[in-house]
Amino acid sequence: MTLPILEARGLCWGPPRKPDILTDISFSVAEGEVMAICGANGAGKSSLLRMLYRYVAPRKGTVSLMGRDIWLHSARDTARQIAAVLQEQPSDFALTARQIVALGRLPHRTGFATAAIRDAEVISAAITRLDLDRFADHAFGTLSGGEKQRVMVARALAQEPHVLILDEPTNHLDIRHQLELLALLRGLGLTVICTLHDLTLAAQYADRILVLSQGRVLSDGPPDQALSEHHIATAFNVTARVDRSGPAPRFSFHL
Ligand SMILES: Nc1ncnc2c1ncn2[C@@H]1O[C@H](COP(=O)(O)OP(=O)(O)OP(=O)(O)O)[C@@H](O)[C@H]1O
Repeated sequence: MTLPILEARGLCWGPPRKPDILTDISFSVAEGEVMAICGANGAGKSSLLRMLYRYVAPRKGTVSLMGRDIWLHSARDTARQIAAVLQEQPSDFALTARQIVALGRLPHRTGFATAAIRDAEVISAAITRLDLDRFADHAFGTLSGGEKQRVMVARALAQEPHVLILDEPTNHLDIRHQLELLALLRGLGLTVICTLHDLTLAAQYADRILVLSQGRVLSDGPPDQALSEHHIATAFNVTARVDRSGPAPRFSFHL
């Protein structure tokens, strides 16, 4: 059996001196799998991601990257394997979009001139892939919310990770850019873990969905199983109807 690329086992976490917010979270993600994490506001999605990209250590349990506890990897080694696109964006507004994307190369810096040439190629390719060529030399602070979001995804791609973790990547994006971004993420061949509020997009683009409810795993599986009417009702405290007669499921919700 192939080793999962990322594995969470028995994760618990809470803020200092406070009870656990996340309890006994376990799952494993296979190479190339696209996993969406869904759940109500405050369910613990961003807190879980912070443990997966080694920003916060779990109170209990482990996150393993290719079979090895992530805290036994250095921060730099982890950054060569895992890139994160967060909801918070950099405040260094004077940097250009290209300079922000170039920050993705930092974990790979060696100081050799040949590496500098390759770095420039990787940076340009990431900028083009996110359709940012015309903004590349604009100051980051002057870009729209959606353009900034695409710059942050380009920076993550420039990091050339095996695992890409994104917190609400479709925030700020118009419908076309939402679809383009999710199609791009699917087409990368990387392992992708992202939080998504839009259940239709999650069902359409993820191989697998993990639904969190009050800090616990409520369901984990292919979209039609994980996003059953019953699970949606429990996770979001709404009545849900799922019409699966078309090519993609259609959700309707009522209070
Ligand atoms: N450092 C912290 N100190 C205190 N409470 C925290 C801290 N971090 C998270 N929380 C609380 O933990 C809960 C889960 O937060 P988290 O941001 O992980 O939820 P989420 O599912 O990502 O929510 P949303 O959909 O609103 O982004 C929230 O009630 C939040 O207020």
